[in-house]
Amino acid sequence: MPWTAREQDDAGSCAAAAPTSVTVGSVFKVGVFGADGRMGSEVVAAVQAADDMELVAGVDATDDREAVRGADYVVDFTHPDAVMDNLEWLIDHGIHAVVGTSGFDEDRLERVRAMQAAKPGAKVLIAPNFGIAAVLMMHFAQKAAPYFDSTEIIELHHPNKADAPSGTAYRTAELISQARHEAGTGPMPDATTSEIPGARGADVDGVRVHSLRLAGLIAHQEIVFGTSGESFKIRHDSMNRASFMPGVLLGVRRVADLTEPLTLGLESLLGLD
Ligand SMILES: NC(=O)C1=CN([C@@H]2O[C@H](COP(=O)(O)OP(=O)(O)OC[C@H]3O[C@@H](n4cnc5c(N)ncnc54)[C@H](OP(=O)(O)O)[C@@H]3O)[C@@H](O)[C@H]2O)C=CC1
Ligand SMILES: O=C(O)C1=N[C@H](C(=O)O)C[C@H](O)C1
Repeated sequence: MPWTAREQDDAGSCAAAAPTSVTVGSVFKVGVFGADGRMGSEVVAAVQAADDMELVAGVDATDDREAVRGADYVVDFTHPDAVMDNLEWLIDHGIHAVVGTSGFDEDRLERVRAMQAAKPGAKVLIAPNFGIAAVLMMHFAQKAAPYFDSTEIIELHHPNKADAPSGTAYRTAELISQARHEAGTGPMPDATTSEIPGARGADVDGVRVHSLRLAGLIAHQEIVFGTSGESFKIRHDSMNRASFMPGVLLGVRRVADLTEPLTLGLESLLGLD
């Protein structure tokens, strides 16, 4: 069932969603796609708890998207198979989108840019990871990459995750590959000539990514760098899904003012690029 502002009022338990300390004009009117999911339900709670935000509606797979029509912003945590259609609808309706759903490669990003060119107005922020420490992990990995002969990524997630490798690992690999390319670093040494398929992980832009799915985990990633006589590891752990919420709310607050129609990652919002 979709959550609506009216239902919150009726329930009488979500006073934070109807802020009294700010003028109506400065309230961020937010909708949530994937509202019944693990992330979406956290976003619903975070929006309701934010003094400067009002939850217009939460929409899940079987609900009508029209419920978010009154929103200026929609946060999408759905499924890689659903998110492109959701984005098309949001862009068409001039609603800014803050997207956490994974599955974005260059082809998809190009399609989003094309949608925005055809119907300018709505800004789109797609962040492979809204954890502030996770963004720092990716940033530091990019900085370290040119100094090492070898870099591999191990991502570890809960077993209910639909996609592999994770969006974070995919983006980290892209950033590492880009940094190595810009620095003129050669290919990574690897003498493997005999292999059971998958044993060396997935090749993402020349970076090997190994995906573990383990009960009890949330979201974790380790980047292992190696060079002669030294190795270096960067590790990030998300202990709960609330950890993503400061980044999501930052995205909502800033997306409309972003310079480009489409922004990938939280880096520019954190002054990291
Ligand atoms: N960027 C980041 O920081 C993070 C990104 N993620 C990503 O977010 C996505 C969601 O993860 P998670 O919350 O764990 O997944 P869940 O499966 O728990 O939640 C997804 C929800 O979206 C619903 N849904 C599916 N299609 C639609 C649609 N068209 N419209 C509205 N709702 C829909 C699903 O319904 P149903 O189950 O009925 O299909 C489900 O309730 C994944 O891609 C994940 O990788 C996750 C954590 C952090
Ligand atoms: O599905 C998840 O849980 C997560 N998905 C994102 C990803 O694919 O990178 C972000 C985080 O790793 C949690």
